Amino acid sequence: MMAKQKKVIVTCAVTGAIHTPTMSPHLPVTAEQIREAAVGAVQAGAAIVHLHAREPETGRPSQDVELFRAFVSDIKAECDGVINLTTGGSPAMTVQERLQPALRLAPEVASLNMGSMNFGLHPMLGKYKDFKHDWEPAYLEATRDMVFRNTFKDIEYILESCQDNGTRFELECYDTSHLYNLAHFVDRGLIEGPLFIQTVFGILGGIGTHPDDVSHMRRTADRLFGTDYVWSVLGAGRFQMPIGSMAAAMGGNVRVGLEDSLWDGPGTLAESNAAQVRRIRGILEGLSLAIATPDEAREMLGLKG
Ligand SMILES: C[C@H](N)CC(=O)CC(=O)O
Ligand SMILES: [Zn+2]
Repeated sequence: MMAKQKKVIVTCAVTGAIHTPTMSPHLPVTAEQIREAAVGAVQAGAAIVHLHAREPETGRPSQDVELFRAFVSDIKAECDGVINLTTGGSPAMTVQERLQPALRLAPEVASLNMGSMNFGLHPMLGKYKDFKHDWEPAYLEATRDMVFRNTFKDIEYILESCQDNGTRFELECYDTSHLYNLAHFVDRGLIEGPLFIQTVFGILGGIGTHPDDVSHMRRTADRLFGTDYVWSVLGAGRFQMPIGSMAAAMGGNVRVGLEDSLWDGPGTLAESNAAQVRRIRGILEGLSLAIATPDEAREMLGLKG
């Protein structure tokens, strides 16, 4: 009798720091828009919401703690979704800057990027013209010659800074080397299981989006961490749903949201984050998979609640 597959944790990353306002009128920018997007995603079936903040006037990514505070408490008041705050911010920020929201607001979950890498957003420049804000093309172009810095010292700094908060991490691995970096920190006892490993596919500078890439990351994680990890995937852009579907069929969990893709089907801008949650939920239920509630996700990930 085939073992009953565990419920699937759906994470929704509602705004991020990759896309810019000109790219979609549906990209949440203000605290009110981010609150509404997060609550809507949880109501649609997401167990975890991954949150970045933006300057309300310009939409520029920001790690200002007060901008995060403006929506975190409202989201908590309106739904029981697990709050996951970014420590990645944007590649243009310092690690000290990036750490502040997680350090000061002590969320249940925070992202942790497991290695330094090129993080190419500049190819998107060619797809858009007439940007609303001057900072947008400059921001994208700057990534042509930028390293998304996550040195061993940076990762230790984030881990040690947050250890008294009881915050657990969404471990962002953009390539197999990041899985080995993670194993290094596990071996040193700086990160304990169950590990929530978010394997990232399709960011220029990281691993690709071919099914072999997905299997390779999964096989490598199985070899390094055995069963002591909860596997999740995110696919960038048009690969969001194909990568999510593939991984779900392999027993994985999934991340969607406008941080990772602006689309709801080829050439159709997603009108909301909830629309992407509904789409992946349809696929999962089509595979006879049940989705986890926020509390079930807390149980599976050993969160402080
Ligand atoms: C590819 C995603 N931007 C991964 C991410 O969400 C990183 C973070 O916020 O720390
Ligand atoms: Zn993020």
